[in-house]
Amino acid sequence: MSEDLVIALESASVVRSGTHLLRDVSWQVELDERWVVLGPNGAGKTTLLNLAAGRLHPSTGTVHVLNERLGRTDVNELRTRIGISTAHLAQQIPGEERVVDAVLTAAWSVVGRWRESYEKQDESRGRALLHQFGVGQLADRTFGTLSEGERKRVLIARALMTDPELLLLDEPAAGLDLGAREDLVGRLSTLAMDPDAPATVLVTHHVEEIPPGFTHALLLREGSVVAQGLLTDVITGDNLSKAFGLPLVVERSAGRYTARAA
Ligand SMILES: Nc1ncnc2c1ncn2[C@@H]1O[C@H](COP(=O)(O)OP(=O)(O)OP(=O)(O)O)[C@@H](O)[C@H]1O
Repeated sequence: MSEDLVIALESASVVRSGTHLLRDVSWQVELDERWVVLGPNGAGKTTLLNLAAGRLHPSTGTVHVLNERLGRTDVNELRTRIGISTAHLAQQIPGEERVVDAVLTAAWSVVGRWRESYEKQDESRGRALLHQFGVGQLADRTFGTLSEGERKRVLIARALMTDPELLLLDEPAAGLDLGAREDLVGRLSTLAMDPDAPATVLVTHHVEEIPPGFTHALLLREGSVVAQGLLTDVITGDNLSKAFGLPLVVERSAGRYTARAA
């Protein structure tokens, strides 16, 4: 397998209680690519992200992540090479955790600081990442006192703490107000355009949340791929109409997308 391949699914399906959560998905993500995974509720986006995170095995087909085949590798070791931000993770961080500690604990793949010891340089890196995402001034607050938008940014800083080879973001802009969303989209755009940033997969329901600099898109509907490839080829009215099951018009301006019912 090419060393540049970060994720490779071949005819992967995930079946639970007789239902296909994903059906026959083949997908490849390369080192320098930034992917958006789009689709309606229940389309299988989180299931796909969980495969890419090594948190789930396919029922049939094969999944390679960072050149390791799921089912034949130590997933705990693999997970240390992947940065992930999900709503589920946010819920697991104790409210009384210091914000900078919520970032640092990623180095141990744990939440809730206990007896781990951290180097000074870890703490500096944690603070620098918080600063990069505009929440540096909150480093010494407790996680429970942060707004939704601030938490999302802290979680992305945490996901980057271990200098991962793959970054997975599940609905990073969900629940944010317009200003917070625009701020986050701008920061993710800066990250996407950084050639040293890891391969990235961002899951969202909304084309408005696609940061400029993202290169590829995969559209899902009911567990199956509707379209995948270069962002500009995939984010079209036709494809989105198929994915969301209603006639949609898509417009692109200054690298951003908007969609509305036709
Ligand atoms: N263990 C399970 N058994 C049966 N069905 C399941 C199971 N886990 C998830 N599902 C179903 O699989 C489908 C895909 O779920 P998934 O969370 O991947 O979708 P999603 O695209 O991320 O949805 P959303 O946008 O609402 O978060 C959903 O219909 C969900 O109800």
